[in-house]
Amino acid sequence: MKQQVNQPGSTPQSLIRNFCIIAHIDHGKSTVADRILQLSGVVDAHDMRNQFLDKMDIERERGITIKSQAVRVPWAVDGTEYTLGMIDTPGHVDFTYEVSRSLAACEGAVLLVDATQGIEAQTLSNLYMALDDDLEIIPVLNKIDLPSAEPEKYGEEIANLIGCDPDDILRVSGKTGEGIPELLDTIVKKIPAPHGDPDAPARALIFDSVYDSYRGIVTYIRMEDGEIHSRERVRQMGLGSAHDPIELGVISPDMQPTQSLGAGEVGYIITGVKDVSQSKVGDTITTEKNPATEVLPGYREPEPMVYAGIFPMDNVDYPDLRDALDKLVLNDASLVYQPETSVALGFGFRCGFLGLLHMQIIVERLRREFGLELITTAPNVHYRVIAEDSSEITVTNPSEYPEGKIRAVYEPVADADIITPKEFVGDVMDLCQEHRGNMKNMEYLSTERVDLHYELPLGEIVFDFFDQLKSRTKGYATLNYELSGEQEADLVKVDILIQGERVDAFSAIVHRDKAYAYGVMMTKKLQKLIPRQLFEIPLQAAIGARIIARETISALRKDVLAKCYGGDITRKRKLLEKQKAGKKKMKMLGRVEVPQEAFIAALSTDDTTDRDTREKIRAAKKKASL
Ligand SMILES: Nc1nc2c(ncn2[C@@H]2O[C@H](COP(=O)(O)OP(=O)(O)OP(=O)(O)O)[C@@H](O)[C@H]2O)c(=O)[nH]1
Repeated sequence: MKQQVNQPGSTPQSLIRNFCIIAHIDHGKSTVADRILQLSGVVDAHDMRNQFLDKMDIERERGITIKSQAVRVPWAVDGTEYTLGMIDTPGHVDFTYEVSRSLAACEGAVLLVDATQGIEAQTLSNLYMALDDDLEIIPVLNKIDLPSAEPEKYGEEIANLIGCDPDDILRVSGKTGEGIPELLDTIVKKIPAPHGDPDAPARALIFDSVYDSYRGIVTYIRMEDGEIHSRERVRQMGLGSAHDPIELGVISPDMQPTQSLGAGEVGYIITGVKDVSQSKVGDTITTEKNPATEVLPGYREPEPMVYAGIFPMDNVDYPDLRDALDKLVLNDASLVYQPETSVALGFGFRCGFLGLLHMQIIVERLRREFGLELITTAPNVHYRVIAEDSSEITVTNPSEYPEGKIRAVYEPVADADIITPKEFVGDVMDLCQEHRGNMKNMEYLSTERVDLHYELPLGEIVFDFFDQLKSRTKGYATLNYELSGEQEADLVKVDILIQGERVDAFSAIVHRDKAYAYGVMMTKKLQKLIPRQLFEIPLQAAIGARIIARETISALRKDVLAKCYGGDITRKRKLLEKQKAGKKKMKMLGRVEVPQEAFIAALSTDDTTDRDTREKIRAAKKKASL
């Protein structure tokens, strides 16, 4: 590993450049970051592995970045060594909040565009976020080694978008390393040095944190003003908590302890504190001895897009689940959660996520990092419901949906940007139409590609819309969306009844047009999933008291209990005990035993469109109209 000349704590701000790499998913951020680490000597060739900064197993397995990673990199220009603070960011729309926090720690952004794909939806959203933060943008075309690369064509697109000269757009290959030294030179030349006051009282922004089971909370900070020394008591200004650091340092590429951190530098602090309520991302750190008076502008709280209940498979794990969420939220400030009780599933949490991928990642992390076995309920968006007496509630859980008459329901709507080759415009419009979309306008990015702006109900976008968009456009279209407001909608709550008993975990709030589909899908799924029992089990879907779908699980054999009619209770019990023996963990819903796996499978979002179900829905729709 290369010895760095500039030492943390004593690097003049004029020699520091903090930047992040932003791009649409898969355009090559992590690969370009790998080459930068290698070329700058931070990682030796034999230690190098792909996606070096993607530290989590889930990131490496899925090939996507979930967490931003900051690393200190030396780079010399004209004989002067500069210190680059590089942050590799995620590309998927669900992790935009992660990107926005990273941007606030930088003065510049490298905007990567895949030279075989051109501008995509998250290229635009990330660019606009960086421009909002007044960052210097360095446009770069990546993957120029590929034979299908069209740097001229896509360079033109980028130039039109950001208003630069096409010749100023750098061309690189993250794979071969071509153009990367020039990119680093440009970063040094174009991105402004940080401009904090090195002599002012210390102020550092917490842009991320993580829980380490041995060392407690690790906080990642970007120093704005002043200096923090190790062994100097620090204070979090927002929370008012004060602690003695046990270690201060920079990451290059691993944690390297240092004596101090100075203005403009990016590093970490470990205080040994294990109480997770003692740290908050977005807060400002100062020193006890010479405290700053004004906090740095933090982050806006993220707004969850989808909600779902998370329950431990075994209710004794509830305290562990709470503990795990408390720790996970340190590393994922966009997760929100509050306790929830379900008749069917027991104690758990209603959690808010930024999208379905985010939800999957959280559940996966809870499983892997905390060894929890979980049941997740079907995700939904939030609704504002006005009852007949004008009282108003925000519903994030179908079980909170008011009974009785409702005056109005409002659903969240989002502004969506869909970028597609022009031959698919018709298909995209059809798809948006089917999802209750409202077209706002359409812009040509070039002669071949179009940016369509739609207003769509959030509940229509967050679930399978993206998959359908991909399949109708042969994978070419890309989507980005953000919450823009709300609209009145014709929504109903569909309940699922098992042997006449409502099972709260299966209730859903859906558009009236889709109520049938949901009812049929759920009863059909449960019919396959719940094992036959000694008696017949009706499975029904209902809106209020009106049954809209029904399936039946026939009795396994003659009802053994029928014989005991009016008879001896101990005999009944014995028969039931016998039936239970050897069975796996079950949940009792009334008299019906439902295996845990049935909940998991019924609530999974994967197979909602299986052909069987669709046919059944079609048939049911023909028979009756809602
Ligand atoms: N041929 C070629 N392939 C590249 C280049 N850069 C990246 N790739 C490939 O493109 C794919 C995506 O690259 P990543 O670096 O993971 O992309 P990313 O932007 O970090 O992805 P997310 O973090 O998930 O948004 C990988 O298969 C890379 O090997 C390049 O310059 N040339």
